[in-house]
Amino acid sequence: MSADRKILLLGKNGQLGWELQRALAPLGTLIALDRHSSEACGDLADLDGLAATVAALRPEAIVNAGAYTAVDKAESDVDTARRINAEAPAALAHAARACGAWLIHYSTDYVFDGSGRDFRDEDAPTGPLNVYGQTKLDGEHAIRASGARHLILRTSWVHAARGGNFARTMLKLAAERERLTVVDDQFGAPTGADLLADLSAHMLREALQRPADADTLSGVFHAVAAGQTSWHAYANHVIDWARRHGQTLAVREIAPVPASTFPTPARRPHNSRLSTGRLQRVFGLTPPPWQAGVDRMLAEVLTPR
Ligand SMILES: NC(=O)C1=CN([C@@H]2O[C@H](COP(=O)(O)OP(=O)(O)OC[C@H]3O[C@@H](n4cnc5c(N)ncnc54)[C@H](OP(=O)(O)O)[C@@H]3O)[C@@H](O)[C@H]2O)C=CC1
Ligand SMILES: Cc1cn([C@H]2C[C@H](O)[C@@H](COP(=O)(O)OP(=O)(O)O[C@H]3O[C@@H](C)C(=O)[C@@H](O)[C@H]3O)O2)c(=O)[nH]c1=O
Ligand SMILES: [Mg+2]
Repeated sequence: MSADRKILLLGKNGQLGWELQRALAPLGTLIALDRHSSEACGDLADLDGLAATVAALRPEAIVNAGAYTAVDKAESDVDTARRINAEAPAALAHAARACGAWLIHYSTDYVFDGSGRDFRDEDAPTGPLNVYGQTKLDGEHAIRASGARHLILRTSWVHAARGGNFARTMLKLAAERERLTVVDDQFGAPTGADLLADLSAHMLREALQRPADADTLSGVFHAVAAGQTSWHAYANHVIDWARRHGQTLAVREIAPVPASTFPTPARRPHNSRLSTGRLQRVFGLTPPPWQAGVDRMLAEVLTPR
């Protein structure tokens, strides 16, 4: 790929942003920003600043890994969540449209209401249960309405060795407490930030190489690891792996509980199963089982160096 092709990455230091710094690097010249960057505005709260950054750089692709991801906090911090998750993507989409750039953006299983037991397709009806999910859905809608070429990857239960996530919370709690309670009636697929970054790079490369097919490639894609689990079974998997690999943990019991007895400010969907058929059909990409990514992440977190 041409080295003078500019790719703008926002949110470079989150779980996903960090992996995208690696995965996007071979596709061109990467300009990676976070909210504190001094070379250009990368603050997602500064909509005019974002527009100015895109207008000055005129990248061929904008990849937005930044988001307001504190699901419970969003319930009482609605304005900030909306600014970062809905208004910033809207501003990026308009700027992308103006310079003909692709916009790569990420969304979530939390745009759905979680009813039923089936794996959902991209065109299944949405119905977010919480502020985070609603603001992420509003971001999707703004991008689609902008007319910009876009790839929106809806993912779920993201983990990485670097960053905050459920698996790392379980490892910490298991070291401190004898008993954990973990919900066993919410189902989904833990998805590695490394996998998501690699899927993104493959998709963007294809999109950049096939400008005539922009309309058929553009759209929403479910991008999650294969298979399914509950948070409770995921916690068991993480703790079993850690024990088998020599960790000494305080935990003796991981009690399964219904979400109704684990009160949180935000409601969460029971069924977060997403079907990746469209990713396979359009881009020929087949995500591996979730366990492979989790085990790799655990090896990175727990293996002494
Ligand atoms: N984490 C998950 O389980 C899931 C995530 N997603 C989506 O995937 C994407 C990546 O998530 P993930 O990497 O896990 O999230 P993280 O929370 O790890 O990273 C989010 C990043 O966004 C940055 N950010 C927040 N506010 C601003 C701002 N005003 N300006 C610039 N940067 C900002 C944060 O920076 P700082 O550290 O400075 O706050 C952080 O680096 C997001 O779109 C998210 O909605 C979808 C499903 C599941
Ligand atoms: C810490 C803890 C959580 N839980 C429950 C709460 C919740 O239902 C579930 C997961 O907790 P978390 O706080 O990791 O959940 P949450 O932050 O809602 O995770 C979500 O983040 C956003 C950004 C997404 O887009 C989603 O895909 C999803 O990954 O586990 C327990 O049952 N026991 C515990 O000890
Ligand atoms: Mg969380």
